[in-house]
Amino acid sequence: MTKKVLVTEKLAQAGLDRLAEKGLQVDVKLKMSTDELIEAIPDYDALVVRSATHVTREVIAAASKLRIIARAGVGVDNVDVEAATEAGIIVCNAPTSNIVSAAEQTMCLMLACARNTAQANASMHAGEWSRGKFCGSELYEKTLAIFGLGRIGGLVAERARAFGMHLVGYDPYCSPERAEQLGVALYDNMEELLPLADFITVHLPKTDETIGMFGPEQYAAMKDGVILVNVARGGIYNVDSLADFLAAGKIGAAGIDVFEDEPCTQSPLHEFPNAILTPHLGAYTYEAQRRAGVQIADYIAAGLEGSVVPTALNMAPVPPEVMDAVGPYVPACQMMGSMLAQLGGEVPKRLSLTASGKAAPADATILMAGTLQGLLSYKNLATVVTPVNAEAVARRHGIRVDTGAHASAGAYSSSVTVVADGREIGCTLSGEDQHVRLISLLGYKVDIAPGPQALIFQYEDRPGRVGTIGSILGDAGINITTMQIVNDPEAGQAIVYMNIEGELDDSVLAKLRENLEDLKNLWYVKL
Ligand SMILES: NC(=O)C1=CN([C@@H]2O[C@H](COP(=O)(O)OP(=O)(O)OC[C@H]3O[C@@H](n4cnc5c(N)ncnc54)[C@H](O)[C@@H]3O)[C@@H](O)[C@H]2O)C=CC1
Ligand SMILES: O=C(O)C(=O)COP(=O)(O)O
Repeated sequence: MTKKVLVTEKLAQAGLDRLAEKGLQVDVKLKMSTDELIEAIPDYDALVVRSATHVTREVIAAASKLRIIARAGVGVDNVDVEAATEAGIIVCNAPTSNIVSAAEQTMCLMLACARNTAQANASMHAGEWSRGKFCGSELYEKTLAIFGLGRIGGLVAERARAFGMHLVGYDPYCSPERAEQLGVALYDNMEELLPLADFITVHLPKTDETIGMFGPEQYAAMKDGVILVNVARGGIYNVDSLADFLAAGKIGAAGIDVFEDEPCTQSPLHEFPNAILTPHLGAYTYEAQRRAGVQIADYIAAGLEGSVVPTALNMAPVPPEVMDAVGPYVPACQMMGSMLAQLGGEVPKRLSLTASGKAAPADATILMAGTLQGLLSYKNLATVVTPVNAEAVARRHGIRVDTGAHASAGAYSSSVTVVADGREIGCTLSGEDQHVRLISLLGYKVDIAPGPQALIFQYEDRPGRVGTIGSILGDAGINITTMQIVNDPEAGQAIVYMNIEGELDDSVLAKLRENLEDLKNLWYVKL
């Protein structure tokens, strides 16, 4: 069935085209309220947002089909990533799509603040020719403090260096090597660098730590006439006290692109001509919009195919070559999970998975997720298990999971074995079409392609038993399509795996149980 993508904010046409090229149905519904989104979301497999859509826990709870939330940009503070992870939904972004634009907007605001560009423009439009009151200052040889030396902070550093600025920075997670490479003198303590800076710019994510990071105490510690810029997130500067410090002249000017509540048409800053305000334009360039749109379209298609999403924020990255080796095993693991659920009865306390041969270097989380999906969905316990929430789902159901790897798969090029509370199933993939073959079952070596219905017998090995089974099934109109008998002479036991066709009811199973002496187990498995 065609997968459906909901786009709730303006996305570049190139991105919409790419989604359509991928065979996805795209619905663009702008300016939805949260209630409208909650109502619409159950229909969709993927959701594309920017900064204005609040993807709350309630939205995620209603998103029964959703597999991926793609943020066409950088910041994901408007998405409840924790709730998405619990629900097994991938959250990804386009982390490099708009960083040059954001860095350029930062330079633009720094320059506009330093040279009174916006005020001079307003004065010209008012019919004036006034020069004296707009005398500005240069960036050259001034000190710029950069808070957050990640992607955008780094690009701002490069650009500011070209203007001949001295750079100081604060970012506890930035290595001294990176700071040195950027030409930034790194400080451990933000209080120390506040009095040094003529310009301050923040390139921080919105977190509990960064919101309100700058308030009256920090403003008071700054140089007189300092220029502040924020192209990161509203709230990092406390705006009420920023207005007070602007009014007092302590802060010379502020260039602000982002606001705590957006859209923002009123704020304490609006009355100050030296507060240069832009409506969240950091990423708003044709180039950045195009990149963000096209990148997330590719990630969505990959996520919906169960392939690698390189920028997924809530799952470990899987290199494409690893995905090639393990991807085809995912349905096989789902099948083994379902079979284990049918062989076992209770939800297992322990589930171990071993990937061998070519499948060994893989991140087995994908395979474990497939196994859990098969196991739990057979028991109607969870319908969505993905690498994103596999661990959490296992924990919730009291299943201890572990994964291992063997360099060699013996006679096969690769194999995967799963053991649930001591019951074991192994499979390999064979031929060009990568068909699943069972290669071990409950400790017996087998070699059979599992069909949609099977009977599995475990009994004391004795002549004549297959004849009994054959005649009971024949009388009931059940056709045996393939069969394999494997015995264990030492234990005197045998296992019989038969793929069957036809409707098997309980009376036939009862008859088989009655007529087969020393029957240890009989399972009717549907895959
Ligand atoms: N105005 C706009 O249109 C745009 C705004 N943004 C915002 O810019 C932010 C930064 O983007 P990137 O540089 O790409 O992110 P990034 O993740 O590459 O860099 C963030 C840096 O902040 C540092 N950091 C985190 N917490 C910190 C703390 N408490 N104190 C000091 N440093 C801390 C990290 O170590 C990291 O180096 C985004 O989170 C987003 O909110 C991004 C793009 C466009
Ligand atoms: O990418 C980001 O973090 C931004 O802030 C850009 O936001 P936008 O996509 O323009 O709503």
